[in-house]
Amino acid sequence: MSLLEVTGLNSYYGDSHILFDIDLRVEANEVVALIGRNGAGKSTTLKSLMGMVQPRSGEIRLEGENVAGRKAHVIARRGIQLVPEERRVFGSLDVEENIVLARLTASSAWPLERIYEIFPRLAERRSSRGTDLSGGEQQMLAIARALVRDPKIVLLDEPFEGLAPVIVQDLMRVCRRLVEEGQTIVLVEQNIAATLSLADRAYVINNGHVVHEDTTSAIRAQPEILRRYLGV
Ligand SMILES: Nc1ncnc2c1ncn2[C@@H]1O[C@H](COP(=O)(O)OP(=O)(O)OP(=O)(O)O)[C@@H](O)[C@H]1O
Repeated sequence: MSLLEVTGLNSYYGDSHILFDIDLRVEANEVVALIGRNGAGKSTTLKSLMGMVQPRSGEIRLEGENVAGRKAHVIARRGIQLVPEERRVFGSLDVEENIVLARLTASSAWPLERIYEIFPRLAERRSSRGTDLSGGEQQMLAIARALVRDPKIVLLDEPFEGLAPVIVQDLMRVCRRLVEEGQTIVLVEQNIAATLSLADRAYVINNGHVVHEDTTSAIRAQPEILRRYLGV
């Protein structure tokens, strides 16, 4: 049994059919990427897994249990955490308050020290308000808020967007370390080099359909796939 197994997922915004019979699976401790052009449906897939978009049909099995149709907070407590593209942090609260708040309603949680060991920068900034953080620090905090809830799967939506290369390198190191420690990650990221380097497998999504699925090493060896579906 896979950690996450999605079959026949269809999602809509109002009358617009966005995701068409999406099938995908994620094994424990894997990094799985969703790649595709802008508007292909990657974020909608993540939001559907999280219950922030209610799928019209299909199954989302987390450790065998179908969570499709459950509310986002229920799915979060079952062990999926989404770090959305907008990196939501509370600007008026300091770093530590942000993390403690995320931890409050978790069914299982990390000690704060584990977060600070992974993100030493957040330890240094623990008393700074969310609004006073740099973009990179806000992204670290958004990821920290997800991790502190001890998720079985973290969904990262464009985690490197708009960040300086040196910060991207930092965050990639963090992701690698998390995987060494057993974390499972689903990654949506426009930085294709970073994606192929971090992920074990990838699903190519085009116009709401999964059009290709392979290991990232196989995809790297077939540049025509990237040209065809990503224009790179
Ligand atoms: N809240 C919404 N209401 C209506 N349509 C939406 C909404 N959010 C996204 N869409 C549409 O759904 C389709 C898929 O968008 P989605 O954000 O999932 O794509 P994506 O692959 O994540 O691309 P991007 O990198 O641009 O976010 C697009 O056509 C988009 O315009």
